[in-house]
Amino acid sequence: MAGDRTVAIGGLGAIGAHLARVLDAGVEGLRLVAVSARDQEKARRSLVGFRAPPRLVALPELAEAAEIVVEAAPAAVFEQIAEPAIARGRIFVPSSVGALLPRMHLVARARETGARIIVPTGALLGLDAVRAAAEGTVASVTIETRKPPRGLEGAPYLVERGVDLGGIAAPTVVFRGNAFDAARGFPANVNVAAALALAGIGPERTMVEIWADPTVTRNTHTIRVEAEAARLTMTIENVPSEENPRTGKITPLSILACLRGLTSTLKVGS
Ligand SMILES: NC(=O)C1=CN([C@@H]2O[C@H](COP(=O)(O)OP(=O)(O)OC[C@H]3O[C@@H](n4cnc5c(N)ncnc54)[C@H](O)[C@@H]3O)[C@@H](O)[C@H]2O)C=CC1
Ligand SMILES: O=C([O-])CC(=O)C(=O)O
Repeated sequence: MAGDRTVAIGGLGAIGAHLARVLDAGVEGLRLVAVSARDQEKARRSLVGFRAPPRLVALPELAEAAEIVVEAAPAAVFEQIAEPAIARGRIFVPSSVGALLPRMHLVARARETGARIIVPTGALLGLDAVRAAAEGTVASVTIETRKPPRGLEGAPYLVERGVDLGGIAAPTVVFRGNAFDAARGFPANVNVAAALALAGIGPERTMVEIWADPTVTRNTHTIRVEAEAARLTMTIENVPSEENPRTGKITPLSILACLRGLTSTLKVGS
């Protein structure tokens, strides 16, 4: 409809394809106009049956096509989506939040261009309470992530150390450190830790523990915050998506909720 805010999505995988389908089915105030994918043939198949098929464009062109640019691609191509979107003053919604941590200059650039960077809660929970707590004094923020070992396979931190998760029979800690190093070592796994760090006390002070845990079937994140105003302990157990076991099914739903919040008259949560 006239007056709708236009949306473009970079990446048509577990997050992007789901989001594209829901937007095409109709979400008040939002209209999907462009998508980008690596495999054009597969993308055309994903778009079969769409009421209003979006244009298939290259990553840097997403920013020309729409007011809201959602990044839902591997961290390796983050800049190709983020930089043009921010340069054009768009609303940029990243999924690969870990890729934002070493690129905080993009926030400074957004200040100059009038762009906004809106980080969705994604596969995590409770960022409203963490943000509220961080308006006061926070002593510590930690996140413990447990995933079935196959969900961690291929992480650069493990590959560099020759760690093979194949034979793991009991829950095993594979990483302890801050959110900055976690995002570098596990770019496809700890976007949640990056979002938590940005909501709270920053990537250097946010502490992360990652477990390869053969006893869990869900990607499980527990955050603990010790603040002057409150103590928070919260756990989310995410059902892995069929397309990509690293990605919880709740992630595209969270991004959709975030997009609705950009246009809705009634908005709940800070
Ligand atoms: N913020 C959060 O809470 C979460 C973030 N993520 C992150 O979101 C991102 C996307 O996740 P998924 O959808 O599960 O990944 P996915 O691997 O299922 O899909 C990524 C898509 O990007 C496309 N792509 C790759 N290179 C491209 C290129 N050069 N041009 C256009 N398209 C390209 C691929 O074809 C694929 O369809 C990942 O970085 C992932 O780590 C995942 C889960 C939770
Ligand atoms: O739990 C999930 O769905 C994904 C995850 O850990 C992340 O990307 O940070």
